[in-house]
Amino acid sequence: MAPKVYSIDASPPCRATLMLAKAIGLTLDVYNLNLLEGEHLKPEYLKINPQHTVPTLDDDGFIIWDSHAINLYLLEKYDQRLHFDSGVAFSLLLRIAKPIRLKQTKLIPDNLKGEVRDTYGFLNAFLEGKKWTCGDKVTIADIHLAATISSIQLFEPITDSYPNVQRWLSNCEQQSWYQPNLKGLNDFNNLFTSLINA
Ligand SMILES: N[C@@H](CCC(=O)N[C@@H](CS)C(=O)NCC(=O)O)C(=O)O
Repeated sequence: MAPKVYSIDASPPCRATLMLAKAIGLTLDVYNLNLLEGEHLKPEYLKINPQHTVPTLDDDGFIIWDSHAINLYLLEKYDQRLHFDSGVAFSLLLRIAKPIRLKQTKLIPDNLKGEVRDTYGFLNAFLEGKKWTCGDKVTIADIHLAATISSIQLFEPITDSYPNVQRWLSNCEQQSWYQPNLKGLNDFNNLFTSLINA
């Protein structure tokens, strides 16, 4: 569900929030309040924002106002997708690939395969109703995750249980920015296939 923003087009702070959302590719459900008719002073609105200012954001029940606070919140939340690559997906890839590269094992432990499936599950949820991981525009998070996920699938396939991940990866593969991934991914697949089968 898209976060809802109570807004007034003419308001500069509202416009700052609308621009920030656009810049990070986030679709907002914009509800235009009628300031002149005092809609912002009605009890329903005062209940969510006693300060009765716009913009106010309702992100699935989490209420926050002041455009600066909203914009920081949105940035941090959507920045999460990038940290998901560095902190979860790529670190998991390293935990699988490094012992194989160091010839310490040829096996992918079941618990790590399970973690890969969990990672696909999280990504699948992030991608629900969205073309890219942060919304309708590609971001740096998609690029990092494309490099990681295209590689980690060698160790655990992306099954039909993760249709959003399958669709997203095939979308990535059709982008011109994906081209530099191709040769290296092929090298990665050849290297680890030969180490596992040696
Ligand atoms: N610092 C706040 C300022 C918000 C603000 O003052 N918005 C005005 C519209 S530009 C407003 O809501 N006025 C109605 C009121 O305060 O009752 C922010 O950045 O969100």
